[in-house]
Amino acid sequence: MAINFNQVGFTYQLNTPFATQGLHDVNFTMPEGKFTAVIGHTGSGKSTMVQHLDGLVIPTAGEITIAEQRIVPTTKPKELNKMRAHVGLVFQFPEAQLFEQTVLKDVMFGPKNFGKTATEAEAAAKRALRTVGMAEKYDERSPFELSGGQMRRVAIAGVLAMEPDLLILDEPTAGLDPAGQEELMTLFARLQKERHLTVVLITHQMEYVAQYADHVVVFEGGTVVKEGTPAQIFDDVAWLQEKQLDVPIAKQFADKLATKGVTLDAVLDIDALADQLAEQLGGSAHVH
Ligand SMILES: Nc1ncnc2c1ncn2[C@@H]1O[C@H](COP(=O)(O)OP(=O)(O)OP(=O)(O)O)[C@@H](O)[C@H]1O
Repeated sequence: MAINFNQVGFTYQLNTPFATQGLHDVNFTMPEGKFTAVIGHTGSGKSTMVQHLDGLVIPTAGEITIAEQRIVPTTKPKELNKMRAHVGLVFQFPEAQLFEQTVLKDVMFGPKNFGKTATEAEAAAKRALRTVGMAEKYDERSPFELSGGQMRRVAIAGVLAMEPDLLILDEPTAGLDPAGQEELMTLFARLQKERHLTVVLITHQMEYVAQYADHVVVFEGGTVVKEGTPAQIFDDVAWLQEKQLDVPIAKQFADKLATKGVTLDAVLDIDALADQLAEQLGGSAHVH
């Protein structure tokens, strides 16, 4: 599902004395079947933007296109039901929304709610639980007896069980240890490739952006200040410093290799890097 924002604005509590601008003049395109990272400081508008992708909020200005659906300020929330069936939204700390008595029941809730029979919902839930690495022995356990990382996986399975085409992840690794973070990111990257999902990841971790994203959108002050490939975003260190954004290790590594003619694009793409190094070294380098 490709996503396009055209001059989108959103004001909280519009037409009240408490009106606050969340977004203004937002323009970007997120390509279909790719991994897009959304970055920017706290309060820059990332979460407000993401809530538009699931129709949780409707823009107060401009126009959004998600797949075939056009969303404008006059669009009614119920007109978005068809689109919502294709969108999976993983909020920050999604485990806070677990509520059923068993893991399996919790993951079945979404598909049942969207009209699947109990048998279909159970099959979808089991598939999703195995995808996130939760073994069958957990199916009948209470979600509240699991570790934090396992609860997070169950909550993510609940979203995957709806078989979305668009998966939106709002800081999905927050609060997990480094190994748990890496496992989840590897899972999302695998899902995106195997199922050609359109993935939108909000993160503060530039290493993940450098490693996994195909496309990057940078927010500041409620609008988009830059978009492009990770190489385009990370190549301009002076700009990153001016915006107080971290410079990923891959960029620092690339700068060291630049004297050898290796580009940042290649460092961000390990196969291309192997090819370039092989060329530099006369065909003798191999990366396994
Ligand atoms: N419910 C709300 N009511 C009024 N204003 C809000 C509300 N939610 C967010 N805002 C305002 O909208 C702007 C954008 O906030 P948003 O939460 O989208 O930023 P963010 O980039 O997601 O931040 P973070 O990284 O902290 O999650 C901020 O000025 C914020 O204060």
